This record gives sequence, structure tokens and C-alpha cells, in this order.
Amino acid sequence: MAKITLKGLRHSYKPDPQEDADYALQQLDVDWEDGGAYALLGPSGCGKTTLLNIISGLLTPSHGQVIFGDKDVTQLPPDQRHIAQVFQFPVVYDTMTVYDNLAFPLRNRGVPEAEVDKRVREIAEMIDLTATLDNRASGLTADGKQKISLGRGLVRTDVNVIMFDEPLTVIDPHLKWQLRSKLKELHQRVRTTMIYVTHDQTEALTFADKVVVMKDGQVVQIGTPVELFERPQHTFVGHFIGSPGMNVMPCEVRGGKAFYQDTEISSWNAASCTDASDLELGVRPEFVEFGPTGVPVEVAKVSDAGRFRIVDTRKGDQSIKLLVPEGGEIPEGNAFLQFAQDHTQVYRDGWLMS
Ligand SMILES: Nc1ncnc2c1ncn2[C@@H]1O[C@H](COP(=O)(O)OP(=O)(O)OP(=O)(O)O)[C@@H](O)[C@H]1O
Repeated sequence: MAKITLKGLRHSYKPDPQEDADYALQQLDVDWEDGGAYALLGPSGCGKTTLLNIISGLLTPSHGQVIFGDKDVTQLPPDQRHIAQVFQFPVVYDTMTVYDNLAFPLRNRGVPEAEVDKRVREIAEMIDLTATLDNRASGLTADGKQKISLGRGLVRTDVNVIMFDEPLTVIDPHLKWQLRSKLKELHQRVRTTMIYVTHDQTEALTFADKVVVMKDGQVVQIGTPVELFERPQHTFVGHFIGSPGMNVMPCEVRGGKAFYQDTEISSWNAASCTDASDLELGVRPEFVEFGPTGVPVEVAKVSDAGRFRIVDTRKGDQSIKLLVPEGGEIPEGNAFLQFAQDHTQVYRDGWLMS
């Protein structure tokens, strides 16, 4: 196992890239700590698969280095990188038994049969496949087959990283959460570095200790689920993560104070703001409440979400959402909103002002 470092990585599929938009991956520097559970999260087309293929060696980056430990592997083919991959669709040998599927990577590497047997039984137990070891893999359901794909990665002792590319896509919805929590549990047991690629925030936040959020070929934030929630570094992170996402409103800063349409808003970072162009305020619905004074709005819609209600308020074209706990009062028609200062922040050009 080894730390993985991506240094000055850029990739374009075009032969003669000229501008940033020609790059599927823009300047990227990321350290993946040895033994970490990471999610790579972002919308379709943001560059997740490109990045995964560069780490696994299927793709050579246009610029930059891929380093495992202290070894530069940028030019090494996939089979010399010791990586296990679990794809959207399970890759299993249908005619073989579950046992032989799990044993395959070890026998391929000439591991003695006694060691193979020990390892296969150990891993089968971890992924709940012991009872089916002698069955043909063809008879298994999709989640059983996906467990085999995973097991084939876990069984190897030479693996630097296990990478999952949207692994729950073909799993029945009611089994998804089971497999998801199984993955988390397995990571805690084996402590192999895992990178889990998804566009689904629930999958990312429940699996990962650290989430790498991507947008348009760029990493916009690397953080724990709590950090992404509490301090989104970019309005995209605030909006993409959370349900509903962060409210983002245009604002002005005058004399170190933020104003939204002439109402002063207390914000923890407005004082650091010297440049008054392209500014926005971000505040999550969890940190907005009704008050006797504040931003005047009109209550437009109330949706029940179990233990709380999501209230959609309007001021002109601007929507500002807030969460009201069960039993909390919701005014009809006109109302005022107040924002928690510690969780209300100014962004410039999308990026958090520091
Ligand atoms: N083989 C290719 N040739 C040319 N352009 C490509 C190729 N593969 C991907 N791209 C482009 O690179 C960008 C990033 O694509 P990529 O598949 O890495 O994103 P993604 O986040 O994995 O998306 P998805 O979740 O839909 O798979 C996209 O604009 C895509 O059109």
C-alpha cells in the first residue's frame, strides 16, 4: 500500500489544446493518504472517469505525474500499478464457482494453494459469501456478483488502492444501502485505500472519510462530510451537497458589511472583503429562520420532509429556502428572514472569501 500523489495533472483529449475549456482535467494536485476512504463526487462530465483512468494507468495524462509512495508510475501500465477496480457492472467468470472467482487473482500470481485457500475463506467471510463458495457465480444476484468483484480486489495483498466506479448502479434500490454500509465496514477492517466514484452525494457522504468534489475538470474542495456542509469552499459545493442545497444570493459589501438588497446581513467573513464585484452570499437552509426583522420575503411553498418542513420563500426572482422543525411556526404571506452569522459567508466568483 502507498500514498498516491497527483502532481500538476492536466489532461486533454484534444491533440492541440489551447484554452482551459480544451482540458477534461485542469491543473490538479491531490494527495490520497494511505488507507483513506475517499469519494470522488461530481456531476456527469466533470472528469471523474478521466481521473480514475489516469490513476489506474489506462490513460497517460497530457501533463503532470502520478506517484505511488515515492515512485513515479506515470508511464507504468495498469498491471504494474497493483490496483483493483470495481466497475458499474460486475466482472465475474460465470462458469467458475464463487471460490474459484475469488481465488483467480491469487492463482494468477502464483500464490501457493494453502495460502489461496486461507485468504479466499477469510475474504468470503467478510463479504458474506461463505455459504455460496461452491456455487457457480452465474446463479448469483447482481449484488452477489458485485461482492465477488469487490472480493477479488480484497483478496490480494499487493493492492495499492481499490477503485469503485459507480459500483451500485445495477444494484436493486433496497439492497443499495446494505452494500454501501458493507463497504464502509470493510474499509474499517482492511484499511486499504479506497476511492469511490459517484455523482450521488448520499453514497459519497456515507462511504467516505474525505470527499473530493469536482466540477468542470477541477477539484473545488477536498474535505470531510462535515467540512463540506459547514464551510463550502465554492458555491457549487454548497449547492451540490445538501438537500436542499445552500441558498446563494447576490450581495454587496460596503465598509466590511454585507448587504442583500439594502438589508444588512451579518456574515463571518464580510469584513475580509475588499473587492466589491461579483459577490454572493451563501447560507444553508438549516441556518435561516423567521424573525421579527430581517430580509423581507413572501412565503411561497411549504413541503413536508418528515421531522422538519422545507419552506420556500421569495423575494422577486430570488428563492431563499429554510428548514422549520416540527411544531415551528410558519407565517403566511409576508415574513422576515434572519441568517446565522457563523454560517453565512461571502463568495467572490464562486470561491469563498478568506
Ligand atoms: N475518450 C474521450 N474522448 C474525448 N473526450 C472525452 C473522452 N472521454 C471523456 N471525454 C470528455 O471529457 C470530459 C470528462 O469526461 P469524464 O467521462 O471523465 O467525466 P465523468 O465525470 O466521469 O462523467 P460520467 O459520470 O458521465 O462518466 C467530458 O467533457 C467528456 O465529454
